[in-house]
Amino acid sequence: MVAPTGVICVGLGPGDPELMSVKADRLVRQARHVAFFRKPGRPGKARQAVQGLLADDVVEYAMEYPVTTELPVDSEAYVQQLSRFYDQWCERLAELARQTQVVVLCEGDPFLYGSFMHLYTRLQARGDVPVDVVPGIPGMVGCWHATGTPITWGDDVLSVMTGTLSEDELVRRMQTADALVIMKVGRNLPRIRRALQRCGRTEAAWLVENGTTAQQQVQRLQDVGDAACPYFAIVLVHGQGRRPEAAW
Ligand SMILES: C[C@@]1(CC(=O)O)C2=NC(=C\c3[nH]c(c(CCC(=O)O)c3CC(=O)O)Cc3[nH]c(c(CC(=O)O)c3CCC(=O)O)/C=C3\N/C(=C\2)[C@@H](CCC(=O)O)[C@]3(C)CC(=O)O)/[C@H]1CCC(=O)O
Ligand SMILES: C[S@@+](CC[C@H](N)C(=O)[O-])C[C@H]1O[C@@H](n2cnc3c(N)ncnc32)[C@H](O)[C@@H]1O
Repeated sequence: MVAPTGVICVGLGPGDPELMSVKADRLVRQARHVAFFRKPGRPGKARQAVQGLLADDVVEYAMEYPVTTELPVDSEAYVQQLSRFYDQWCERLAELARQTQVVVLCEGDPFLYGSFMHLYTRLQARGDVPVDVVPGIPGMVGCWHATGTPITWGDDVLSVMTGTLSEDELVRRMQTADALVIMKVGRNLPRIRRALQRCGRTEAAWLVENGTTAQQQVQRLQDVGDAACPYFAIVLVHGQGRRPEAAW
């Protein structure tokens, strides 16, 4: 049998290794070369999720972000550094993937705010290496299960937004939805809280940090201060929509 070549990005789910698909589990265990994103000095969430599953002789490629919160995302320096970073890793993975299969690890689902999307579009544009993606359970799904409460009922509209939006934009989006998922929390928590307050939804909000992992924290937002909230956190408001209840 000819050994596979190309780049395959594997969605790992929200963090608990048991929430990985059978396909993801197989690909991770069989991998000879794995690449994953991380912030310098941190282990990387995707890498942590596969601890104990990788072969002893696997070759690892840590793709370390040149910047995360150090520069504004709309600055020229940020855009230049990030696009160079993606270009370089695309080149490196493509070179490797001509001879062997490279498994890229991705937390959650790769197509939901996943870094791999930036490599995917570049690899597709090159067209010289096969590129494939395996879906994963998104982090938000793990987080709403961590609260033990259904997220949508009946006609509820669920809106997914990011805490990087301005306060006014958050308010505008929150006002038109029943159930809310707010991703990319971290240092944006005070702004998210102000927006929820303006919509009268603070009492119903939950904060889930590191959902489904050993570090999971599930708290009502009103019981939490603004200090030191991790980036891997989600604010949730559950829908309260239509459901058949006996009227008598
Ligand atoms: C700049 C900023 C803006 C924004 O989020 O929009 C942003 N990341 C921020 C913070 C941050 N990022 C990370 C940490 C440390 C986490 C930790 O270690 O605890 C922290 C927090 C910190 O540094 O404190 C690491 C990280 N980030 C991504 C992954 C991989 C992945 O998840 O796939 C991992 C590795 C995770 C792991 O596995 O370990 C992915 C993405 N991060 C992006 C942008 C996009 C790519 C860049 C681009 O193309 O612009 C993309 C693809 C999301 C997208 O494009 O939607 C934002 C500032 C928010 C703010 O303003 O507060
Ligand atoms: C760059 S996005 C990646 C999303 C990922 N691809 C997914 O499908 O969930 C990072 C954001 O996902 C959210 N997130 C992902 N997994 C999480 C988890 N297990 N617990 C809490 N938040 C999570 C956080 O809001 C974090 O800021």
